[in-house]
Amino acid sequence: MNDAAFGPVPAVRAEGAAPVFERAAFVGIGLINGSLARDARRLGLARRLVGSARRRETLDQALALGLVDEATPDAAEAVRGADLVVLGVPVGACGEAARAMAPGLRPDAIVTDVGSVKARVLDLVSPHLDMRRFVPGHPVAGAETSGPVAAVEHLFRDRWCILTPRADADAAAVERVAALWRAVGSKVELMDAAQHDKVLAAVSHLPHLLAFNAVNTAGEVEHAMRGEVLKYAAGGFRDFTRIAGADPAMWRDVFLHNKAAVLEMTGRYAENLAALQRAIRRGEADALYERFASARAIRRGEAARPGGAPAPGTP
Ligand SMILES: NC(=O)c1ccc[n+]([C@@H]2O[C@H](COP(=O)([O-])OP(=O)(O)OC[C@H]3O[C@@H](n4cnc5c(N)ncnc54)[C@H](O)[C@@H]3O)[C@@H](O)[C@H]2O)c1
Ligand SMILES: O=C(O)C(=O)C[C@]1(C(=O)O)C=C[C@@H](O)C=C1
Repeated sequence: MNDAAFGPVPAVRAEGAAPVFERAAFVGIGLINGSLARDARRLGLARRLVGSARRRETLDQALALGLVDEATPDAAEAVRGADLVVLGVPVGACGEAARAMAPGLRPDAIVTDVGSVKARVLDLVSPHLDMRRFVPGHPVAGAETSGPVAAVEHLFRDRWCILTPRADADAAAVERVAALWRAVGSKVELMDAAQHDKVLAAVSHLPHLLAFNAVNTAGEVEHAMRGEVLKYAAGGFRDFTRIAGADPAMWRDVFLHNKAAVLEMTGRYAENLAALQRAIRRGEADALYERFASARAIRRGEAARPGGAPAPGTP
């Protein structure tokens, strides 16, 4: 895959020392927070790591895997004394998690999150946190796996991490969170939350919706034909639908909390699909060829996008 075809604008990698936090608390300790905790330990970015999750089994796994030094189901207890708090729960649970941890928060603690949607997370946590010290974040990296057992080192290396702080955010807090992500190898970009949600609706949320729907459609066909269908799925179906193996609760929350942007992208997609259907019905070979050739050129980073934006690297 040519990743250059999909990057937005180039990020400037600022120089500077990696931050060291005294006590980093991870509220929610699954794939993303667990992977960040692994890198934080490996790189010495935090002297003590603490995890919080609702279920004892999750906490025991996080401890057994060495992701954290301490684990507790009490979010306020987990964040007590922490100078860095990272929220890593499904986006719909961010408000409740912020409310639960607030009584234990140090007034000077920096709080960030890793949620896949940004505008709604800001709304959900704002009644509970000092928003000057809340730096919303989204590492654009992941997998279809989940839970502490899925946590891996280097997940964020050479990936984007988008931060969407409000205008009144403390600049030093933003820089410290940016430095944390740079330390784990990410390219950091600042973006407006609404813009983030539109961009990710196009390149992450829409593809997941299509993958879930493609798998369900094939499953329905299998049922209707009363015969085996899915066992014949080869590389194309498997590549296209890998992400349909992702956690349904996480993705339910993404779609519920990025409604407007996702509906805009599904609308655009439906228009393009209708044009393809028409071309197929009418046997318009040239129209089909042009659309497929355009997609291939964009995918390979060789062409200007529809709408005029040049591919990265194009003079
Ligand atoms: N999976 C990805 O590829 C990916 C990538 C980037 C960002 N994200 C975002 O990161 C966040 C965490 O995702 P993940 O993939 O690490 O998930 P995960 O399922 O691996 O971990 C989620 C954690 O949140 C806890 N949790 C789940 N539901 C909860 C609830 N209702 N209340 C409190 N805690 C709850 C779980 O116990 C677990 O500790 C999500 O907001 C997701 O949108 C995910
Ligand atoms: O690689 C994958 O499996 C992912 O789905 C990662 C992925 C994505 O690329 O859409 C999923 C959700 C995120 O918020 C960020 C990254």
